[in-house]
Amino acid sequence: MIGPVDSSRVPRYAGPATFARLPRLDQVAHADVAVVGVPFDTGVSYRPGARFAPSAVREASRLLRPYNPGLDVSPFERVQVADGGDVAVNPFHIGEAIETIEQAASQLQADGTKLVTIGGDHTIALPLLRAVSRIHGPVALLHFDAHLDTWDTYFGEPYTHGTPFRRAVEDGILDTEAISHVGTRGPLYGKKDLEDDRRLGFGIVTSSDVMRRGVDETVDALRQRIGSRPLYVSIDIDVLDPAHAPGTGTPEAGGMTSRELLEIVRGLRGLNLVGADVVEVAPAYDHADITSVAASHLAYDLVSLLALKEGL
Ligand SMILES: N=C(N)NCCCC(=O)O
Ligand SMILES: [Zn+2]
Ligand SMILES: [Zn+2]
Repeated sequence: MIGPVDSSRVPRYAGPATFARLPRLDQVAHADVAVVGVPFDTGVSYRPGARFAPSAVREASRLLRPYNPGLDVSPFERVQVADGGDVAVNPFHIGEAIETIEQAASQLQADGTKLVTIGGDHTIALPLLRAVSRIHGPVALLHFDAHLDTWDTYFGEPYTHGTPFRRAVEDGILDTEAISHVGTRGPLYGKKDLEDDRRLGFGIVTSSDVMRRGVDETVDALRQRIGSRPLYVSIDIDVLDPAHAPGTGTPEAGGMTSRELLEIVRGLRGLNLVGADVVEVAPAYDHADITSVAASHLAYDLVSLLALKEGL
Protein backbone atom coordinates (compact mmCIF):
# COMPACT_ATOMS: atom_id res chain seq x y z
CA MET A 1 0.00 0.00 0.00
CA ILE A 2 1.39 3.42 -0.90
CA GLY A 3 0.15 5.99 1.60
CA PRO A 4 0.25 9.77 1.73
CA VAL A 5 3.46 11.77 1.98
CA ASP A 6 4.56 11.74 5.65
CA SER A 7 3.82 15.21 7.00
CA SER A 8 6.32 14.79 9.83
CA ARG A 9 9.11 14.53 7.22
CA VAL A 10 7.93 16.72 4.37
CA PRO A 11 5.99 19.76 5.57
CA ARG A 12 2.41 19.43 4.49
CA TYR A 13 2.47 22.75 2.64
CA ALA A 14 5.38 21.62 0.42
CA GLY A 15 5.12 20.05 -3.00
CA PRO A 16 2.27 19.74 -5.48
CA ALA A 17 -1.16 18.94 -4.04
CA THR A 18 -2.86 15.61 -4.51
CA PHE A 19 -5.90 14.71 -2.41
CA ALA A 20 -4.69 14.13 1.17
CA ARG A 21 -1.11 13.99 -0.23
CA LEU A 22 -1.87 10.56 -1.66
CA PRO A 23 -0.03 9.06 -4.63
CA ARG A 24 -1.34 9.72 -8.12
CA LEU A 25 -3.22 6.92 -9.81
CA ASP A 26 -0.31 6.36 -12.23
CA GLN A 27 2.00 5.77 -9.25
CA VAL A 28 0.10 2.71 -7.98
CA ALA A 29 -0.56 -0.65 -9.62
CA HIS A 30 -4.22 -0.66 -8.63
CA ALA A 31 -6.40 1.67 -6.60
CA ASP A 32 -9.34 0.42 -4.55
CA VAL A 33 -10.57 3.97 -4.20
CA ALA A 34 -9.72 6.96 -6.39
CA VAL A 35 -10.48 10.61 -5.73
CA VAL A 36 -11.13 12.29 -9.07
CA GLY A 37 -11.77 15.90 -10.03
CA VAL A 38 -14.35 17.00 -12.58
CA PRO A 39 -13.69 20.71 -13.16
CA PHE A 40 -16.90 21.56 -15.00
CA ASP A 41 -19.34 24.40 -14.25
CA THR A 42 -21.09 25.09 -17.54
CA GLY A 43 -24.38 23.82 -16.08
CA VAL A 44 -24.90 26.52 -13.46
CA SER A 45 -27.94 28.78 -13.21
CA TYR A 46 -26.34 31.51 -11.08
CA ARG A 47 -22.75 32.06 -9.91
CA PRO A 48 -20.09 30.09 -11.83
CA GLY A 49 -16.76 28.94 -10.43
CA ALA A 50 -17.09 25.28 -9.39
CA ARG A 51 -14.56 24.43 -12.11
CA PHE A 52 -11.92 25.60 -9.66
CA ALA A 53 -13.06 23.27 -6.87
CA PRO A 54 -10.90 20.19 -7.53
CA SER A 55 -7.66 22.12 -7.15
CA ALA A 56 -8.98 24.12 -4.15
CA VAL A 57 -10.19 20.99 -2.36
CA ARG A 58 -6.87 19.25 -2.98
CA GLU A 59 -5.08 22.25 -1.45
CA ALA A 60 -7.45 22.22 1.54
CA SER A 61 -6.88 18.48 2.00
CA ARG A 62 -3.19 18.87 2.87
CA LEU A 63 -4.05 18.92 6.58
CA LEU A 64 -5.97 15.63 6.62
CA ARG A 65 -4.31 13.01 8.81
CA PRO A 66 -4.14 9.25 8.26
CA TYR A 67 -6.37 8.06 11.14
CA ASN A 68 -10.10 8.85 11.11
CA PRO A 69 -11.37 8.63 14.70
CA GLY A 70 -14.97 9.39 13.65
CA LEU A 71 -15.09 6.05 11.83
CA ASP A 72 -12.21 4.33 13.66
CA VAL A 73 -10.30 3.55 10.48
CA SER A 74 -6.98 4.38 8.79
CA PRO A 75 -8.41 4.42 5.29
CA PHE A 76 -5.10 4.68 3.44
CA GLU A 77 -3.67 1.65 5.27
CA ARG A 78 -6.77 -0.44 4.80
CA VAL A 79 -7.07 0.00 1.02
CA GLN A 80 -5.07 1.66 -1.74
CA VAL A 81 -6.39 5.17 -2.26
CA ALA A 82 -5.02 7.37 -5.04
CA ASP A 83 -5.66 10.71 -6.69
CA GLY A 84 -7.01 10.12 -10.18
CA GLY A 85 -6.39 13.67 -11.38
CA ASP A 86 -9.00 15.67 -13.27
CA VAL A 87 -11.25 14.59 -16.10
CA ALA A 88 -10.57 16.91 -19.08
CA VAL A 89 -14.05 18.15 -19.88
CA ASN A 90 -15.19 20.45 -22.71
CA PRO A 91 -16.42 23.66 -21.04
CA PHE A 92 -18.20 24.79 -24.22
CA HIS A 93 -20.47 21.79 -24.82
CA ILE A 94 -22.55 20.29 -22.03
CA GLY A 95 -23.64 17.27 -24.10
CA GLU A 96 -20.07 16.35 -24.93
CA ALA A 97 -18.98 16.99 -21.35
CA ILE A 98 -21.57 14.56 -20.02
CA GLU A 99 -20.36 11.90 -22.45
CA THR A 100 -16.74 12.47 -21.48
CA ILE A 101 -17.50 12.24 -17.76
CA GLU A 102 -19.48 9.01 -18.13
CA GLN A 103 -16.72 7.43 -20.22
CA ALA A 104 -13.95 8.53 -17.86
CA ALA A 105 -15.86 7.30 -14.81
CA SER A 106 -16.56 3.95 -16.50
CA GLN A 107 -12.91 3.53 -17.45
CA LEU A 108 -11.72 4.40 -13.95
CA GLN A 109 -14.16 1.88 -12.44
CA ALA A 110 -13.41 -0.86 -14.96
CA ASP A 111 -11.18 -2.87 -12.62
CA GLY A 112 -13.28 -2.37 -9.52
CA THR A 113 -12.00 1.03 -8.38
CA LYS A 114 -14.59 3.00 -6.41
CA LEU A 115 -14.78 6.76 -7.05
CA VAL A 116 -15.17 9.78 -4.84
CA THR A 117 -15.56 12.65 -7.30
CA ILE A 118 -14.95 16.32 -6.57
CA GLY A 119 -17.07 18.56 -8.83
CA GLY A 120 -17.82 20.62 -10.68
CA ASP A 121 -21.40 21.70 -10.58
CA HIS A 122 -24.22 19.25 -9.94
CA THR A 123 -24.70 18.46 -13.64
CA ILE A 124 -21.89 15.93 -13.28
CA ALA A 125 -23.92 13.68 -10.97
CA LEU A 126 -25.94 12.43 -13.96
CA PRO A 127 -23.05 10.93 -15.96
CA LEU A 128 -21.48 9.65 -12.73
CA LEU A 129 -24.74 7.85 -11.86
CA ARG A 130 -24.97 6.50 -15.40
CA ALA A 131 -21.49 5.03 -15.07
CA VAL A 132 -22.09 3.54 -11.62
CA SER A 133 -25.46 2.04 -12.60
CA ARG A 134 -23.85 0.26 -15.56
CA ILE A 135 -21.96 -1.77 -12.97
CA HIS A 136 -24.50 -2.12 -10.17
CA GLY A 137 -27.85 -1.60 -11.88
CA PRO A 138 -30.26 1.00 -10.48
CA VAL A 139 -28.80 2.46 -7.29
CA ALA A 140 -30.24 3.97 -4.12
CA LEU A 141 -29.47 7.67 -3.88
CA LEU A 142 -28.80 9.90 -0.91
CA HIS A 143 -28.78 13.44 -2.18
CA PHE A 144 -27.61 16.11 0.27
CA ASP A 145 -28.57 19.52 -1.08
CA ALA A 146 -30.44 22.73 -0.35
CA HIS A 147 -32.12 22.15 -3.72
CA LEU A 148 -34.24 19.41 -5.22
CA ASP A 149 -32.34 19.35 -8.54
CA THR A 150 -35.32 17.54 -10.07
CA TRP A 151 -36.47 20.48 -12.15
CA ASP A 152 -37.22 19.77 -15.81
CA THR A 153 -35.36 22.35 -17.91
CA TYR A 154 -33.71 25.76 -17.66
CA PHE A 155 -34.08 28.00 -20.74
CA GLY A 156 -35.30 24.84 -22.46
CA GLU A 157 -32.10 22.95 -21.64
CA PRO A 158 -32.40 19.49 -20.08
CA TYR A 159 -28.81 19.13 -18.81
CA THR A 160 -28.10 21.66 -16.06
CA HIS A 161 -27.15 21.62 -12.40
CA GLY A 162 -30.83 21.96 -11.43
CA THR A 163 -32.00 18.90 -13.39
CA PRO A 164 -29.68 15.87 -12.96
CA PHE A 165 -31.94 13.78 -10.74
CA ARG A 166 -35.05 14.11 -12.91
CA ARG A 167 -32.95 12.92 -15.86
CA ALA A 168 -31.61 10.07 -13.73
CA VAL A 169 -35.12 8.86 -12.82
CA GLU A 170 -36.17 9.14 -16.48
CA ASP A 171 -33.10 7.05 -17.38
CA GLY A 172 -34.19 4.30 -14.98
CA ILE A 173 -30.77 4.31 -13.29
CA LEU A 174 -32.09 4.98 -9.77
CA ASP A 175 -33.83 2.50 -7.49
CA THR A 176 -36.85 4.70 -6.84
CA GLU A 177 -37.75 2.72 -3.71
CA ALA A 178 -34.76 4.36 -2.01
CA ILE A 179 -34.05 7.88 -3.22
CA SER A 180 -33.98 10.77 -0.77
CA HIS A 181 -33.06 14.40 -0.61
CA VAL A 182 -31.60 15.58 2.68
CA GLY A 183 -31.24 19.22 3.75
CA THR A 184 -33.59 20.89 1.27
CA ARG A 185 -34.85 24.35 2.07
CA GLY A 186 -35.46 27.75 0.53
CA PRO A 187 -37.94 29.17 -1.95
CA LEU A 188 -39.20 27.09 -4.88
CA TYR A 189 -40.80 28.08 -8.20
CA GLY A 190 -44.12 26.67 -7.00
CA LYS A 191 -45.77 23.91 -4.98
CA LYS A 192 -45.69 21.81 -8.15
CA ASP A 193 -41.92 21.38 -7.72
CA LEU A 194 -42.63 19.27 -4.63
CA GLU A 195 -45.48 17.37 -6.29
CA ASP A 196 -43.28 16.55 -9.31
CA ASP A 197 -40.47 15.49 -7.02
CA ARG A 198 -42.75 13.16 -5.04
CA ARG A 199 -44.12 11.70 -8.26
CA LEU A 200 -40.56 10.87 -9.34
CA GLY A 201 -40.27 8.85 -6.11
CA PHE A 202 -38.14 11.05 -3.87
CA GLY A 203 -38.47 11.22 -0.13
CA ILE A 204 -37.46 14.46 1.56
CA VAL A 205 -35.77 15.16 4.86
CA THR A 206 -35.69 18.94 4.96
CA SER A 207 -33.06 21.01 6.71
CA SER A 208 -35.68 21.83 9.38
CA ASP A 209 -36.47 18.11 9.80
CA VAL A 210 -32.80 17.44 10.53
CA MET A 211 -32.81 20.23 13.11
CA ARG A 212 -36.00 18.98 14.82
CA ARG A 213 -35.25 15.23 14.70
CA GLY A 214 -31.53 15.40 15.23
CA VAL A 215 -28.76 13.40 13.58
CA ASP A 216 -29.50 9.94 15.03
CA GLU A 217 -33.18 9.81 14.11
CA THR A 218 -32.35 11.16 10.66
CA VAL A 219 -29.71 8.50 10.12
CA ASP A 220 -32.02 5.71 11.35
CA ALA A 221 -34.76 6.69 8.90
CA LEU A 222 -32.33 6.95 5.97
CA ARG A 223 -30.66 3.62 6.75
CA GLN A 224 -34.02 1.86 6.90
CA ARG A 225 -35.01 3.15 3.48
CA ILE A 226 -31.68 2.20 1.90
CA GLY A 227 -31.22 -1.27 3.39
CA SER A 228 -28.61 -3.32 1.55
CA ARG A 229 -29.11 -1.68 -1.84
CA PRO A 230 -26.07 -0.33 -3.72
CA LEU A 231 -25.92 3.29 -2.59
CA TYR A 232 -24.63 6.42 -4.31
CA VAL A 233 -24.14 9.55 -2.20
CA SER A 234 -24.18 12.98 -3.83
CA ILE A 235 -23.27 15.93 -1.62
CA ASP A 236 -23.96 19.43 -2.88
CA ILE A 237 -21.93 21.58 -0.52
CA ASP A 238 -24.77 24.13 -0.45
CA VAL A 239 -26.61 21.70 1.84
CA LEU A 240 -24.49 23.41 4.48
CA ASP A 241 -25.55 26.78 5.80
CA PRO A 242 -23.79 29.63 3.99
CA ALA A 243 -22.00 30.26 7.30
CA HIS A 244 -20.39 26.81 6.88
CA ALA A 245 -20.04 26.93 3.11
CA PRO A 246 -20.02 30.45 1.71
CA GLY A 247 -18.07 29.35 -1.36
CA THR A 248 -20.88 28.06 -3.53
CA GLY A 249 -22.96 29.26 -6.45
CA THR A 250 -26.57 29.12 -5.19
CA PRO A 251 -26.46 29.67 -1.41
CA GLU A 252 -29.64 29.35 0.70
CA ALA A 253 -30.03 30.42 4.33
CA GLY A 254 -30.98 27.94 7.05
CA GLY A 255 -28.73 24.97 6.33
CA MET A 256 -26.97 22.31 8.35
CA THR A 257 -23.71 22.75 10.16
CA SER A 258 -20.68 20.89 8.85
CA ARG A 259 -20.68 18.93 12.15
CA GLU A 260 -24.23 17.68 11.53
CA LEU A 261 -23.48 16.71 7.95
CA LEU A 262 -20.26 14.89 8.85
CA GLU A 263 -22.14 12.98 11.56
CA ILE A 264 -24.91 11.96 9.15
CA VAL A 265 -22.32 10.79 6.62
CA ARG A 266 -20.53 8.76 9.31
CA GLY A 267 -23.91 7.26 10.18
CA LEU A 268 -23.86 5.55 6.76
CA ARG A 269 -21.20 3.14 7.98
CA GLY A 270 -21.92 -0.46 6.96
CA LEU A 271 -24.18 0.46 4.03
CA ASN A 272 -23.36 -0.76 0.53
CA LEU A 273 -21.74 2.47 -0.72
CA VAL A 274 -20.61 2.21 -4.35
CA GLY A 275 -19.65 5.79 -5.18
CA ALA A 276 -19.98 9.41 -4.13
CA ASP A 277 -19.45 12.99 -5.17
CA VAL A 278 -18.97 16.35 -3.51
CA VAL A 279 -20.06 19.16 -5.81
CA GLU A 280 -20.76 22.89 -6.08
CA VAL A 281 -17.74 24.24 -4.21
CA ALA A 282 -16.98 27.60 -5.84
CA PRO A 283 -13.69 28.81 -4.33
CA ALA A 284 -13.93 32.41 -5.57
CA TYR A 285 -16.76 33.10 -3.07
CA ASP A 286 -15.05 31.28 -0.23
CA HIS A 287 -13.43 32.84 2.83
CA ALA A 288 -10.42 31.33 4.60
CA ASP A 289 -11.08 28.06 2.73
CA ILE A 290 -14.12 27.32 4.95
CA THR A 291 -15.96 25.60 2.11
CA SER A 292 -12.98 23.75 0.66
CA VAL A 293 -12.00 22.47 4.10
CA ALA A 294 -15.56 21.18 4.67
CA ALA A 295 -15.51 19.52 1.25
CA SER A 296 -12.12 17.91 1.89
CA HIS A 297 -13.34 16.45 5.20
CA LEU A 298 -16.52 15.14 3.60
CA ALA A 299 -14.48 13.49 0.85
CA TYR A 300 -12.19 12.00 3.52
CA ASP A 301 -15.16 10.49 5.37
CA LEU A 302 -16.60 9.14 2.10
CA VAL A 303 -13.21 7.57 1.29
CA SER A 304 -13.17 6.15 4.83
CA LEU A 305 -16.63 4.59 4.37
CA LEU A 306 -15.45 2.98 1.13
CA ALA A 307 -12.24 1.79 2.80
CA LEU A 308 -14.24 0.17 5.61
CA LYS A 309 -16.39 -1.61 3.04
CA GLU A 310 -13.70 -2.59 0.56
CA GLY A 311 -10.97 -3.43 3.05
CA LEU A 312 -9.98 -6.82 4.48
N1 LIG B 1 -27.61 22.38 -7.81
C1 LIG B 1 -27.53 23.55 -7.30
N2 LIG B 1 -26.56 23.90 -6.51
N3 LIG B 1 -28.42 24.51 -7.56
C2 LIG B 1 -29.59 24.34 -8.36
C3 LIG B 1 -30.31 25.65 -8.37
C4 LIG B 1 -31.18 25.76 -9.55
C5 LIG B 1 -31.88 27.10 -9.65
O1 LIG B 1 -31.24 28.08 -9.96
O2 LIG B 1 -33.09 27.12 -9.43
ZN1 LIG C 1 -27.37 20.51 -6.32
ZN1 LIG D 1 -27.75 22.94 -4.31
